[in-house]
Amino acid sequence: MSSLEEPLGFDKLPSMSTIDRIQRFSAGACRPTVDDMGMGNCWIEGRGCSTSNSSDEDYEEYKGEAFPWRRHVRDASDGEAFNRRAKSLSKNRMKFGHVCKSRNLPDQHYSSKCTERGTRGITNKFLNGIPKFVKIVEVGPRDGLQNEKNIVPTSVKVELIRRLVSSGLPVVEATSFVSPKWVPQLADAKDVMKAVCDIEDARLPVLTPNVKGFEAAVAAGAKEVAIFASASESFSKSNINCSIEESLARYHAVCLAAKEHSVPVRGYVSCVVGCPVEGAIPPSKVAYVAKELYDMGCFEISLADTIGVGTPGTVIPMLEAVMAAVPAEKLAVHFHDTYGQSLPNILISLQMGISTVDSSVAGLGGCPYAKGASGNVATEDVVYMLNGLGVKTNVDLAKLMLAGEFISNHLGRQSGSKTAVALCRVTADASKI
Ligand SMILES: CC(C)(COP(=O)([O-])OP(=O)([O-])OC[C@H]1O[C@@H](n2cnc3c(N)ncnc32)[C@H](O)[C@@H]1OP(=O)([O-])[O-])[C@@H](O)C(=O)NCCC(=O)NCCSC(=O)C[C@@](C)(O)CC(=O)[O-]
Repeated sequence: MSSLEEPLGFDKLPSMSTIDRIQRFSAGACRPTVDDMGMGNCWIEGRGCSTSNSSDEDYEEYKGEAFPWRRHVRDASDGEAFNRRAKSLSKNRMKFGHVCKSRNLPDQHYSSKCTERGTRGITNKFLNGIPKFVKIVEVGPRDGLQNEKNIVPTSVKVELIRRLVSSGLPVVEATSFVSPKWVPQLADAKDVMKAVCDIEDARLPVLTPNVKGFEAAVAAGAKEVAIFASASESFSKSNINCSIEESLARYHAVCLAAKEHSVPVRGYVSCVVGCPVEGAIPPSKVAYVAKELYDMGCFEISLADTIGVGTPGTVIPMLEAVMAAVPAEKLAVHFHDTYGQSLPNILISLQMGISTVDSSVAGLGGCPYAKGASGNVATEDVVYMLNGLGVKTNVDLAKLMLAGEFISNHLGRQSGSKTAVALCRVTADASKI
């Protein structure tokens, strides 16, 4: 293990003075006022919002301490059969108490207690702000598959979407209407959309980088779209071939077209904690882009840690800054699990009042334009944690796991979900008894 790969030890945890500086970069000090929003570059650069005279220096120092990864990164069906299997999976696991008897109720055996008295009563102090219901936005068919080298047949994508919807997921991002030269895996967006647009039990948004993509999506039957900006100039350039400001102008046009068609638009901000090229991204910049997307009409803004470098230590100041500009109920979080930090980051986000979480079945994912980014947090792992917290999601974990198994089998690899792997092992052991 090189020194760059070593985890942060206690001695390397941010010192009090660093934490103090983090706070200066967080909403507490950087809280934008309505006036700030009109300050253009001043707001982008975070100037004028620090109480310190040397905020830029402080930020440089903070980056060095809190983002040790920076240099490293730089270097570097059948429906019936499906239901039958889901039932037997649930039944088998219930013997061992792993999967909830009814939806959302994990076993008492493994102490992932979720009763009102168990979790909300006894540990109320810690779980106070956690929402009772979390909306999970499944991004597997889009974010999960877009990076796959071998082209996944359209029929497999369609079957995956159907299975995910039947597990109870309320939103399943289906595909992207982007340039097929840029993302060949999703060149069949039109065919996928045509095959799933009859689905009524879930919303099926698609990514659209410009008006051309928006028009193609609507023509194929899409009823909801998502636009995707970045808080990092470099990532914006490599991902959509334009600057942040140019992308915002494009997205403005998409939002106008969407308004005319009464199509809801979701917004993404990528690189909310770090960028593979630029390193640490200032929370104020993330807040600026999020606010722009919100102001142009996005009903929800998803904050994406594209390369998965965030920890609660960096996610908290970022969320504080964004929440000072956009209401928490309009925000979602989208974590990639490169450093295994997704679940703590999600937990802290819930504690801060966010109730929409993006995730990807079987932990599929990675962005073709973000070197080193690994898969999204696995939906199964998120559901398992939320079940344990007594937070409702309406997702049937057994059915979800079968959807994960279906796509993992197709891709010829083990699921990236720890929950799926663990529960499958227990089921296999159970069947031997
Ligand atoms: C934005 C562009 C199109 C600019 O690409 P460009 O090359 O600058 O665009 P252009 O306008 O010069 O067009 C070039 C060609 O693309 C065509 N074109 C133009 N637009 C479209 C369209 N919508 N659909 C289909 N084709 C399109 C256009 O017609 C032309 O075709 P040609 O004349 O060469 O045959 C390109 O850069 C692109 O498609 N980028 C998308 C890349 C992508 O999908 N990346 C992954 C997204 S994941 C992400 O952003 C992060 C997220 C959301 O998951 C959250 C996170 O984790 O961070």
